[in-house]
Amino acid sequence: MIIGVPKEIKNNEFRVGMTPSSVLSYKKAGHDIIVETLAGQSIGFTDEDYTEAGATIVASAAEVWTADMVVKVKEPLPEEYGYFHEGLILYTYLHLAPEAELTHALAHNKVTAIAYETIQLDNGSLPLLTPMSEVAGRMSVQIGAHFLEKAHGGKGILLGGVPGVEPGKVAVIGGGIVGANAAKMAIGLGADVSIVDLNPDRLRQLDDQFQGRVKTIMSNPYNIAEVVRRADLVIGAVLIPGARAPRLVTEDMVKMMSPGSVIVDVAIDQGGSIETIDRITTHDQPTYVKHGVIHYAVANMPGAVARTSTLALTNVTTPYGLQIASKGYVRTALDNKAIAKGINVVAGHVTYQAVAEAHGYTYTDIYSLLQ
Ligand SMILES: NC(=O)C1=CN([C@@H]2O[C@H](COP(=O)(O)OP(=O)(O)OC[C@H]3O[C@@H](n4cnc5c(N)ncnc54)[C@H](O)[C@@H]3O)[C@@H](O)[C@H]2O)C=CC1
Ligand SMILES: CC(=O)C(=O)O
Repeated sequence: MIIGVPKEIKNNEFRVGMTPSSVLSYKKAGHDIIVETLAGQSIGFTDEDYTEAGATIVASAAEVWTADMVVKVKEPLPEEYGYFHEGLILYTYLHLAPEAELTHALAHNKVTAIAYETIQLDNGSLPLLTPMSEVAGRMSVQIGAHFLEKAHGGKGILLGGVPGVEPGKVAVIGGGIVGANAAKMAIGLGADVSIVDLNPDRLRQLDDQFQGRVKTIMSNPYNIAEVVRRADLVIGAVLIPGARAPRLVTEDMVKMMSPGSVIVDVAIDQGGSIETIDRITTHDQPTYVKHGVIHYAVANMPGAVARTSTLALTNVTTPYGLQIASKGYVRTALDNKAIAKGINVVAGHVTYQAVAEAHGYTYTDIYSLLQ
């Protein structure tokens, strides 16, 4: 199979879908890899590194997208939709629930769209989302701490406090991978940390994991309002796999926060979990202020630490990608239920229920198309 790796074009997105080491693995499995020139240059993977690993470097994105399978990081942007072609396997983050136009373009062009974030193991975990959630969770606290400084518009709070002065309060809404990693960093800084989740077993795990150094709180509107009102930093970290994020923090709750507080909505890639988040922001212009509160809503946070993130991402995407490339998506999906859950769109059908519901498509069970 010919597999293409384009240069990412999202704002400040320096990650790349394959490292030279991944190229080597695909080559050994008998595939031909074409990489757009300079795709990994800014994070230390030169065209020569890719060539030595066995890839062919091409000058344009258009050439890369003629491949049988494209391995990317971020969802395609509208300027890339024109490259879609029937039968193309697109293997990348897609986050289709808030992306009607992209869903339509994939279905209309009969692309087989395999979303990293919905590949799901039997235990419910999301192995291709986990590493980027670890990165974004850890980043969310350093970003929050930065914007709490006066010079960056914040209220002038040091999250760790100092002897004689109480620490800052961090409220994490959603205690999964992002939430636990945010809590780890916030505790490390000495902040007063609360985590809200809907799943009592998850709250028990977090209580054990952090040995009483976090307050675990059951998710309901009353508790969320209380924890948000008191917080200096709110981190949005909920997820219902594949679906649009629930807007748990309402505008009225945000109005109750004190001026100069900060919200980092990591869940923005699934549409956002805070009612006052009305736009996706970029690394170039990461924040805006509403009701006196600084809002941060960057949908590709790991792109800022692109070398760490690319290595962590390709560690997990390469083994699954190799199965898809070597067996084809039909055989792979029949053999591997986790990968079948990653197929969101195929042959014009929307095969992920939450995505179909979000955009008014008829849901088609993937297995009905594979028999
Ligand atoms: N902005 C960015 O650059 C990035 C965003 N993300 C996003 O962060 C979000 C969180 O990802 P993960 O932590 O990996 O997901 P996860 O599945 O590990 O955790 C989500 C948690 O939310 C909880 N939850 C669901 N509904 C809830 C409710 N009503 N109230 C309270 N908690 C609720 C679940 O019980 C679960 O513990 C996702 O949207 C993911 O795509 C991840 C990486 C980068
Ligand atoms: C999860 C995701 O969309 C990202 O890492 O950018």
